[in-house]
Amino acid sequence: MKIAIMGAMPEEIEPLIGQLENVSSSLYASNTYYEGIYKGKEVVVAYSKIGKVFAALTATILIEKFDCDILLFSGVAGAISEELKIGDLIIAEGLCQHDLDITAFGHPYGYVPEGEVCVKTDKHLRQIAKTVAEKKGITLKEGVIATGDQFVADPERKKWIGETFKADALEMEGASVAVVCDALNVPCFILRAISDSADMDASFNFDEFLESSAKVSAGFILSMVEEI
Ligand SMILES: CCCCCCN(CO)Cc1c[nH]c2c(N)ncnc12
Repeated sequence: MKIAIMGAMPEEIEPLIGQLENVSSSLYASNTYYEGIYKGKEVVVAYSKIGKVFAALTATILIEKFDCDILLFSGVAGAISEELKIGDLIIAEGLCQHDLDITAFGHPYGYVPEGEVCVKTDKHLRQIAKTVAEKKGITLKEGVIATGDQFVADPERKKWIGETFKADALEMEGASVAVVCDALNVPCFILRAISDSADMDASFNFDEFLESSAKVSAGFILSMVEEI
């Protein structure tokens, strides 16, 4: 069992690297991949860089080149649901691409032929997350995460995404990771800690809370690795 742990930014994987034993790193396709052991389990950790294209590339490499059997994503996100406050955790039941649009042909937002609007994540891994959260007394929200190649800092855009996709949070990589895992038949789990509320204050809150929220997400992911 080889576990891929992926983030989009250095800050999202930095809390993980320090916890690994026997770490070796290799450069491949303009990414650095850290291979190591965590609690006796083989893990490969990498950050993709921001956005759906980089994320799809890194997810593919983690699976096809590093032979990972499951993929866990750890990172931060903007809140859509009023329930989600900064630092709160959300796991994706499903993910959609809010900026994928061929509605000119009568298709729904987020849909292309032979694709699906909402890609599901692995039910068993989500169950493990709930067990871990219960043990640790942590509240975990489960919902739809909307992914797009835009940092959303506008209440109108946030509202439209929330209503159009029934989404609870938004970010820039999750759905593309889920599509890659789905296509390669690898269980996928997407965890995000809230860093902002995708509104007028989003960029300031993101800057202020990226590090602390990334740590919350990374800590939870490591607890999950112990249970897998
Ligand atoms: C230098 C700026 C890097 C932004 C990267 C943000 N990540 C992308 O996955 C998560 C995220 C946190 N808040 C967001 C928001 N309001 N809109 C989009 N994405 C996010």
